[in-house]
Amino acid sequence: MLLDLKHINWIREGKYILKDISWEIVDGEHWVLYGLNGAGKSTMLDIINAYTAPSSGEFEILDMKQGELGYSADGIRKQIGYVSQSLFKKMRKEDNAFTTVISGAYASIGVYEEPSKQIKDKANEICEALGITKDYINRRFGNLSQGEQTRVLIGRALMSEPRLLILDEPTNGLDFVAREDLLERIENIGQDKSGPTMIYVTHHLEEVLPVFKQILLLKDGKVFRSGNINDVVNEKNMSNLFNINVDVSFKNNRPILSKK
Ligand SMILES: Nc1ncnc2c1ncn2[C@@H]1O[C@H](COP(=O)(O)OP(=O)(O)OP(=O)(O)O)[C@@H](O)[C@H]1O
Repeated sequence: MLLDLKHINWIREGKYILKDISWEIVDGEHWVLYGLNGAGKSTMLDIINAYTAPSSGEFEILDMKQGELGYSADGIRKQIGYVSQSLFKKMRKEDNAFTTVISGAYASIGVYEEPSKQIKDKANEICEALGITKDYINRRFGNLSQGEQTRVLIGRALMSEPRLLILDEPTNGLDFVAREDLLERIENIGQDKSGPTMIYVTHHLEEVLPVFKQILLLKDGKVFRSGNINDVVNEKNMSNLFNINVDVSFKNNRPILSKK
């Protein structure tokens, strides 16, 4: 089991931000985490990344259980590749794309020693797989387009060979072509049996690729539905989630939603 949350609550200012969350993820099972603004997705990710502890409930991740011997927030984070909007701001703008990818091997911002040939080879391989081309591999991170920066950050996350890769709205700000290209790369990561398990957070269900077979719908801090996408993403569930009537169809194995 990669993740096992049992009856998690997270309470702030006397209010349940997350309530009675149970979620099991096994290795190799890629999940989408979906919910409206304020549903509690970021809070869930903060718990999964061990940035905050649940107020109550059982939290087990990557073979570590909170409250038991061997539990280490650092140890958890070392095994998670987390690509989020806040990461963009943390990067050194003057480092080039390749150096930024390499920094993932050291879990640092910036690179402070000469990387080994092995690390460089691995970075080259990852850059190639993600389409980080020669055109911009030596360009400053700060001068890259948003799509290029996103690839670089995913590459950086993959350098540490994480067991879990969390992609939090990675297509933010991308045009259609850049988005589709990135989605294809993400699909390839998911199809690699030796690659990480992924959690994909999005506001746009049409981005959900076939490699993501499972979805957890959050509503007002609670699990509204979870399970196989084909069972969960239907008109009844989605209309109830949004409190408005929506049509749901699947095209090229991707869900399409429209208001009725
Ligand atoms: N430390 C805190 N104290 C009080 N309330 C909080 C705290 N952190 C988050 N919240 C509230 O919890 C709710 C869930 O927030 P969260 O950021 O997890 O939602 P989200 O699903 O990620 O939303 P979005 O899609 O807009 O990013 C919001 O109403 C937010 O204001």
